[in-house]
Amino acid sequence: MTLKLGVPSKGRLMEKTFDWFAGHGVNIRRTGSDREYAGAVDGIEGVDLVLLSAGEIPRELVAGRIHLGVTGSDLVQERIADWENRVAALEPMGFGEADLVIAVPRCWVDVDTLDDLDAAAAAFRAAHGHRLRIATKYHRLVREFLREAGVADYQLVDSQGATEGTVKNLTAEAIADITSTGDTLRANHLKILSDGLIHRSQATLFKSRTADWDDAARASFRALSRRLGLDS
Ligand SMILES: Nc1ncnc2c1ncn2[C@@H]1O[C@H](COP(=O)(O)OP(=O)(O)OP(=O)(O)O)[C@@H](O)[C@H]1O
Ligand SMILES: O=P(O)(O)OC[C@H]1O[C@H](OP(=O)(O)OP(=O)(O)O)[C@H](O)[C@@H]1O
Repeated sequence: MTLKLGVPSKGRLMEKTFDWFAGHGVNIRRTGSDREYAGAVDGIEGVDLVLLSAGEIPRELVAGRIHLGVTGSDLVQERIADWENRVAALEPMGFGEADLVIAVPRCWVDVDTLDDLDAAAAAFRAAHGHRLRIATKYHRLVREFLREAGVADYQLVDSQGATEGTVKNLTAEAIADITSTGDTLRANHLKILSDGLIHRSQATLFKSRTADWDDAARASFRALSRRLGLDS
């Protein structure tokens, strides 16, 4: 079967993904009109380009519908349970960098660390009768991180966007979200806990461990790896 390479077809990671492949000697390109989700890989036999949203690439890797895929490491680790057994991170690509962090209101002068958050959470529950709420779309990563840190007295509330606004809107007391420049956190009067870095993300080339790797797919993968310099 052909080797299927999934790349972001829109959003933050798309252009830099195309540039990264070009910079590594592999020309991938969209075919058809701007609106058509079709693409090609020049010069390597048996490789199909699959254009997808970055958020869907983890699922497609696990389902085995693509052999290789480019997406943020945060999205893979959040969306795939036991991700290391289902995909392999082949190459960090040096763009799409963002930190997943826990942040609290700047005016919480006594809360700078996870231990402080733990104490504040217990006090919050005693005072309000419900658990301190942390808004996020990264449920798996936040739960694992807080469990390892020994913070238990909280609840997650789902926020699929504008997460930093939830504190002002009184739907959460703290947040866990991606930050790159820090502007959105600052504008919303939030500060990152000093030990509140959950994951340092960047665009990464992943390989599916669950796809059907027949001889043809393997041969195309070897050719692509050589061109990309992944063997060295
Ligand atoms: N400032 C930022 N804010 C959010 N994500 C960022 C930022 N900088 C880099 N990223 C990364 O970009 C990736 C998400 O890209 P993007 O928002 O284009 O994809 P998506 O979630 O599939 O969105 P859509 O469904 O709208 O295409 C994530 O891996 C994320 O870590
Ligand atoms: O540190 P900064 O450079 O300010 O970037 C961080 C912001 O960018 C992202 O939001 P996005 O633009 O994807 O919108 P969203 O709120 O809909 O997720 C992210 O969720 C933060 O809100």
